[in-house]
Amino acid sequence: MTVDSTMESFLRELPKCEHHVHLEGTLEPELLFKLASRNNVKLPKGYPKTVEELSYRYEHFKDLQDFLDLYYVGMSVLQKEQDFEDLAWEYLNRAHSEGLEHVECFFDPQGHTERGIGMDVVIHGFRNALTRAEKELGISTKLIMCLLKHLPVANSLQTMKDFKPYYQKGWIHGLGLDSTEIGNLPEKFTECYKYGRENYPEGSLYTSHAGEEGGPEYVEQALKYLKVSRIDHGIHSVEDPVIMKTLAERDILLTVCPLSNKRLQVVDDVSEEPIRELLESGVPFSINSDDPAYFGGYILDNYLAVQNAFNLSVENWITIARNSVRCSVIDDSRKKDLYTMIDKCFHKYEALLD
Ligand code: HPA
Ligand SMILES: [Zn+2]
Repeated sequence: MTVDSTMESFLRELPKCEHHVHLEGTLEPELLFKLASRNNVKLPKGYPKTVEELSYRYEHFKDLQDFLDLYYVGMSVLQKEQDFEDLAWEYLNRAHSEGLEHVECFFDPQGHTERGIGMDVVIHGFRNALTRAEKELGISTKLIMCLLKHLPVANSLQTMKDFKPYYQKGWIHGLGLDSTEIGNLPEKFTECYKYGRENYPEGSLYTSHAGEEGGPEYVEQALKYLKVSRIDHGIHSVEDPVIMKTLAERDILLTVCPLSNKRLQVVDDVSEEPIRELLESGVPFSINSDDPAYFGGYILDNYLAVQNAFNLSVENWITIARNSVRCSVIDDSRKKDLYTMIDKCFHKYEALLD
């Protein structure tokens, strides 16, 4: 089914909140090779040599690990504050042109500090772009630090301590957990999340990737041990009615990433995403791009892919958009502005899309 032009215009104009985008995952092949040459970074033997070759490789991931292996090499070209700023600014501009009004974006500090890149270089670079986007594009932004599941817990605990000053300055607003899921059950990070709650500012967001490749037990552990108020991906929650009931009762947002799941073969097709189950169960979810440079689509492409697969009604989309606002880490006045923008978009299109 193709999306008709009026619905496409509606979906482009619909104010969007993105809760699941890794800033390092927005590194387009063109910029990657530009930074590799600017910073004189030698990419490993066997790594694709051209934009075309790299793009082709991005279209053929076997699974999450196959992607991650390339993702960590890709971020090695990020060396200077300007590199981190250029990366984030390119994403923010492009997503804003697709209707982004609020973003809570991830970054993987250990992917940089492990390479000897200073914490200030990373944080100042990203912050320069985020504050510029707030001023020039009028969007609201939050920054979420992700711990890497495949590294020793001690490494993550040290990272929590090292980055505490940035939380205290209000420059980082939440804690997440990403990278290799299978074999790294959330319970492993209980102490890290406990440290956050004891040392980070009140109101910090706690989330975790879970239920992407892993089953509902990964979601259950993230809720039980990490006490998260959000789940990243979480699509396998639908296999467990008890978890679904908990998510709905506690209004826990799932940050669903359809094109990511397809590209990483978590699903064979976007039509396998549990969109209807989530709408019917009352579990709030947003639609996100995850690593758009790697997965063939930014936020609007993900909205269109869902529309193409499910032919949702305008009312369905308004529910998704309003849930995305309600579950965002923003103050009530910003939420009110975004609800007003969504209502205006709805009234403009409701008659056209009956
Ligand atoms: N899952 C796990 N780790 C990641 C992802 C993801 O979707 N994106 C970047 N790192
Ligand atoms: Zn992710």
